[in-house]
Amino acid sequence: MPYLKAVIKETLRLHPPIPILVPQESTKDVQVMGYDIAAETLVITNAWTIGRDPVSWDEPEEFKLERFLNNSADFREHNFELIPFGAGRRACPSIQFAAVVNELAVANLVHEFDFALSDGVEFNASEAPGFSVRKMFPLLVIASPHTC
Ligand code: HEM
Repeated sequence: MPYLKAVIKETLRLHPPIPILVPQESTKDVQVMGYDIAAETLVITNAWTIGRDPVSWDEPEEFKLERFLNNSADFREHNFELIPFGAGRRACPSIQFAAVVNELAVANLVHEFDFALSDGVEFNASEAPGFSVRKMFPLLVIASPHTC
């Protein structure tokens, strides 16, 4: 289970499904991490860039699930470097549910099938731009029933 959770965290770090979070407006003058934000400022948070910030992440462009194996970083706590579900009062109310459903889906798929790339297909994780992320190039894989 720790391995599966780490795979999902690392995937959501590199590929947050909503890369630019829902815009929010500040209700009063505030200071956040030394930045002054005036009342009624439209605040747009780039979760995609935060997830790849070299200040927070070692080798940020690399898929390294090990970074989450001995690390308690969680989507719900104050780990503001990992915010695929947003953070604070307007964060996704479904964090817990979505995380479990993701784990269930991935666990069942890898339990039941072996996956291989189709002949001549190279894995490419590029994303197409948009409000929600989708793959730039479809991933064609051959799924065969897992035998053991
Ligand atoms: C992997 C799956 C999901 C991801 C990555 C995700 C991500 C997000 C993000 C980034 C936001 C905006 C947070 C912000 O701007 O600060 C959001 C809001 C929201 N999400 Fe999700 N979500 C997921 C699944 C779901 C599911 C399954 C539901 C419902 C069953 C759901 C319901 C909502 C609702 C109602 C809001 C609006 C919350 C508000 O404005 O107060 N999400 N989600």
